[in-house]
Amino acid sequence: MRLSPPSLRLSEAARAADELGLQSQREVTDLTVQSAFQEEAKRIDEVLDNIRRQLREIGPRYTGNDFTEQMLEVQREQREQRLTVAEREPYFGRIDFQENKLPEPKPLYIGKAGVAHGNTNEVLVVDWRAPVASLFYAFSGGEAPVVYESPDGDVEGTVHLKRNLMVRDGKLERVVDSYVRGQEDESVTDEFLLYRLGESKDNKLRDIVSTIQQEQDRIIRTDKNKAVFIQGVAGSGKTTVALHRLAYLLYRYAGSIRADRMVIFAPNRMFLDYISGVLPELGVGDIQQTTFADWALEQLQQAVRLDEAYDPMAYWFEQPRTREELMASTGRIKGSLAFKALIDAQLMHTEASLIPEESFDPAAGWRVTPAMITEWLATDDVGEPYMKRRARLVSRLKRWLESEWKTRRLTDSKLKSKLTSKLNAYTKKIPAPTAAQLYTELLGSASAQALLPAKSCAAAIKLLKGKQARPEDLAPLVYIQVRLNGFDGSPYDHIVIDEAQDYSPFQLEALKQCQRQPSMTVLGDLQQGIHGYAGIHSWTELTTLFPEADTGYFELDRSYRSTMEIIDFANRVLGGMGDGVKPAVPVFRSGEAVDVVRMENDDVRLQDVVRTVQEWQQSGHYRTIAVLGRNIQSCEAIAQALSQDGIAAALVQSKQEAYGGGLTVVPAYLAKGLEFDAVLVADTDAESFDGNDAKLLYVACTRALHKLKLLYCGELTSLVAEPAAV
Ligand SMILES: Nc1ncnc2c1ncn2[C@@H]1O[C@H](COP(=O)(O)OP(=O)(O)OP(=O)(O)O)[C@@H](O)[C@H]1O
Repeated sequence: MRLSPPSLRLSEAARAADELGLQSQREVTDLTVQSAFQEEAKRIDEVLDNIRRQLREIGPRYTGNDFTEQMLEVQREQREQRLTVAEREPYFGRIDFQENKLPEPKPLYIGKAGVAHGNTNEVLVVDWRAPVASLFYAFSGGEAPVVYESPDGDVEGTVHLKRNLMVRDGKLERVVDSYVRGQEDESVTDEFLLYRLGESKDNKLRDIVSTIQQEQDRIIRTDKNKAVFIQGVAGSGKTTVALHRLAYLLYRYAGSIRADRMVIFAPNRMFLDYISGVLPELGVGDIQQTTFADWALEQLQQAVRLDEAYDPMAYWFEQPRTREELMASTGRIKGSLAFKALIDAQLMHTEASLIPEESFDPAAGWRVTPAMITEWLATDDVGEPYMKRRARLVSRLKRWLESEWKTRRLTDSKLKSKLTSKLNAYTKKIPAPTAAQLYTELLGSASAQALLPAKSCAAAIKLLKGKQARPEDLAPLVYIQVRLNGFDGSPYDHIVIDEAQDYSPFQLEALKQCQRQPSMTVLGDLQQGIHGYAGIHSWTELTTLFPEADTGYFELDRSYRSTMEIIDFANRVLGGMGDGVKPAVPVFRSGEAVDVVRMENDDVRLQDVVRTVQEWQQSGHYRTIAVLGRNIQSCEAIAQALSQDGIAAALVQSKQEAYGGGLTVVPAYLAKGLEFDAVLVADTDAESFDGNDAKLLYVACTRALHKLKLLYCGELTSLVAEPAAV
């Protein structure tokens, strides 16, 4: 996993040898390699000099208050940020593209941030998000003409060279040509990608700009005004792609969308911490990152809090649950469109109650009739939230009263205050419910109890009385809140939902209300849908919420995280699930075989956990190691055994806020989304992982990049077929 010396494709060097007619091919090969490397190293030095000079000369901050100065400061700051990003690694790729009708190819260097020469404005580095840079990602070899879409229309031409460059600490370390025009091998090789995938990982997800794959690039560059759905196997880069898409959208639609009007929803705070490095690496800041629960509670202005006595993770994963219990879960009902329809009906009823049944008759001959109110309301924007329309109506009634005073020349202040009291009494009758009140009312209704067990409605009502709610109540509550009061904030320009297989249609409907038009990236993997008690069972449950023309659906089948051996093994675990399961396709990266080892008893098993961890740590190959257990109890025993041997490990629990890397002991259900160089699943016996746990074991196995080992006592889980053949 260390860097190798500068390398170019030998075939290129051999061709050069022929052309030059030199005696020793080896000598020429080395010469060509050296000269191309030197040429690139020289250019890197020049570009870096230029970047550093520009950084030195960028000038002090603009501190004035007027608009021009503020705009100049924004531009200065953006330029400084771009140059700082470029100084770390100016570029990673080169593509020589010859536009039709131009006499020769032009080398384009692709980097994380575009850089122009300080004096001449010549483009030194093309931003990876620029239209022309799409060639670097989309090009898959061959001499056929290629096209990229520029703002002025399609540009056609041919590619002559595709080269990857690795720069560390300002020095060129590696050069790999994946395509050279005119050579017999026409396909772009994956050598650079394989090199990158073979590296060990730390505690943060990283950007992949230098190795984005064609199928990922297509998603990243999809138009903004779409709900883009991505079904991707474990390790296919869904999370990474979604984050790169945000960076792309901000670049492509600069001026019309803003980072502070974008939001990322992730399953928990630890995961948010894990992905927090990618956007800053891409030079993007200010994007809100949250969980659905935190976001909903904030919208509800903390009028309710989560039921502290109920931890869904503990309920569903700490004890075995039957299929019947799963089917009886109320989460899927409360997340359904049928339940939303009930709430919509309830809201319509509330909206109709804006028009009082009685007239307002404060004094003889003074009258506002329901018909007049209906007319007033008709001039309002009917799309406005209920409470805003109500407030407008109350003001209108006040204005009416005051104009009556004027017309009737009323000066008696006592009478005025009497009339005002009458008005207050009248307006009080126009309902002003809170979200919790309206939801409580609904849960008590016969229509709700036709869908949900009466007992569960009663339990939810009791909780709401104590200002508490369960996660499954948050979508209905926040939906009502936004319908009643409007969204608290500027409408979102773009929403990303990670692990969306755990979302319900109702959650998406609640989020849809917070946008003017749908612009979402919704990603997940049904095969990792371990929260079937609340999430979706098919993507159509979510895709049909959007007009077909505004919906994009992509599948990612290639897995970049794990070795072929690990993926083959994980596919077999899922294979037991039957129809509809799409196996992950590995990138051709071979590693060690997966170990499945039977232990005599529990003590021996724990000793083996300790021994394996020690061995892995001493090998120096792995920066991140995880021991996964079926539940927290199993993890506690493992953490204790490790600690008795003086091995420090972080034991992850459900409310964990941060992931620190190193050695982690974590229940399998909490490891979703994370990845580790080496993974030991410590209790894969038939009792811990029964026939219903295929998705959970799949999640556990696919966390591993390079090494996977499974331990069990007694009988091996039936989910692992033919261990001997592995
Ligand atoms: N094109 C790529 N080049 C290099 N590495 C990649 C590429 N695509 C994905 N990866 C790597 O693969 C790993 C998995 O990526 P990511 O976590 O985004 O996948 P995912 O589909 O969200 O996985 P999961 O569903 O298992 O959580 C990461 O280490 C990521 O850096």
